[in-house]
Amino acid sequence: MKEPLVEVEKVTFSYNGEIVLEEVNLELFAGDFCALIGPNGSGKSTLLKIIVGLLKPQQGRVRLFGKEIENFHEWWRIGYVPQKVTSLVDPVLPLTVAETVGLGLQGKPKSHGFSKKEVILSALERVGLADKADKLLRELSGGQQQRVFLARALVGQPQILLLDEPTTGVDFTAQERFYELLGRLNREGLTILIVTHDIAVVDRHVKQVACLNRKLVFHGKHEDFCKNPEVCGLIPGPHHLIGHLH
Ligand SMILES: Nc1ncnc2c1ncn2[C@@H]1O[C@H](COP(=O)(O)OP(=O)(O)OP(=O)(O)O)[C@@H](O)[C@H]1O
Repeated sequence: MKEPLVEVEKVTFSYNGEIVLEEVNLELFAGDFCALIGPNGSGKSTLLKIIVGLLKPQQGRVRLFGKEIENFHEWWRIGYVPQKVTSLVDPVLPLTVAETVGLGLQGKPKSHGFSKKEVILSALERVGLADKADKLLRELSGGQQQRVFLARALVGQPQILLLDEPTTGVDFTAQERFYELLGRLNREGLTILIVTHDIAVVDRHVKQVACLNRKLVFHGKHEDFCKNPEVCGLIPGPHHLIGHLH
């Protein structure tokens, strides 16, 4: 039987005694492209932070690549783009695009036969920004900065990519381009879990939907999510208007 790459089992998490995740189970398998959706404050970012080990649940367990998270050390196998990452772009700090991407190599064993510069350029090529390597990060547009942070998450050549609302604040064309890029990466074999509110965009790009509302209320194909008025009603959006295009 296929083993999940990510296994969240009965995870319960609270901030200062207030429960935000309750007995959440979620499995991600190789090749999945799953949107994690849910109302504001339903625990989506918290769940991602638990999966990448930034927060520890009070109850339940997380397994990554078959290992208990406490014994998992190969963090380069998981790329993570946190929420509002572009707002961290320092308007003064003269960090170049290549230097920003290079930060994603920390803790990764050296790639045999390739210099650090080649590895960075290759990640920038994947996101279509190789020509911007020497530019200052702060000089790029919001959409381009998003792609730089995607390159930073990809530079360690992860097998899983976790993204937390990566297209917030960028225009529709840049969003579409970003999702098309994610679709291509997924077809190339990357497993993706993305937190998003862009339901219309989700319709066209992802393979599965997981819906959180403190508990995991749905996990399956998007078309089945739309057939379930109770959970579908949690998410404002044009589900009923847009057909599933896969
Ligand atoms: N560091 C924190 N300390 C205390 N409470 C927090 C903290 N971070 C988040 N919360 C609370 O936990 C709940 C879940 O937050 P979380 O950010 O995981 O939700 P979300 O589904 O990602 O929300 P959104 O869609 O608005 O980004 C919210 O009620 C939030 O206010």
